[in-house]
Amino acid sequence: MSDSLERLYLAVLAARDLDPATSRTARLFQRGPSKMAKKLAEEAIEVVIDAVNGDTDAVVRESADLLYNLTVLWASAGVRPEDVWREMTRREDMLGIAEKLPKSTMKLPKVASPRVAARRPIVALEGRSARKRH
Ligand SMILES: N=c1c2ncn([C@@H]3O[C@H](COP(=O)(O)OP(=O)(O)OP(=O)(O)O)[C@@H](O)[C@H]3O)c2ncn1[C@@H]1O[C@H](COP(=O)(O)O)[C@@H](O)[C@H]1O
Repeated sequence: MSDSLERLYLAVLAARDLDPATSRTARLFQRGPSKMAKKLAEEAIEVVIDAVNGDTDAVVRESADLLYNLTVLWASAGVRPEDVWREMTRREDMLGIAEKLPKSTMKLPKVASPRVAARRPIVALEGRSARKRH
């Protein structure tokens, strides 16, 4: 999936300077971050509504629109896909792929040392938000 998003991101960058009359992306850049943010929020709501209605096909379609509008906003904000992948990897290394474990008073594991070959053990979800805030 990250390959698709990276290809889309490059296509969005390439379309930024096209004619807004024929390119939606160029038009979004012309109208600026607030319009991009509005479109992204609209798409997120459309995904939510379709999911609540159980319309799986619509969720797929609207998710593609959501990801498109997200990459446009990334480009406008100077965020690259690899910046996001790096943050996701940092969290995975630190927190592991958390599962909903029974509430426990387990001690929070120390913050991960730099990326290691073995992934960190699964940790309690309730500890994740505390650690993310630090
Ligand atoms: N991946 C997309 C892509 N996904 C969704 N969309 C557009 O985003 C819209 C999102 O749905 P909406 O219902 O919000 O749009 P709408 O119903 O037309 O309503 P408005 O947004 O006009 O108000 C879709 O109608 C598509 O036109 C996209 N437009 C462009 N791309 C890609 O972006 C690149 C640049 O394309 P251009 O913008 O056409 O130059 C190309 O690689 C394209 O494939």
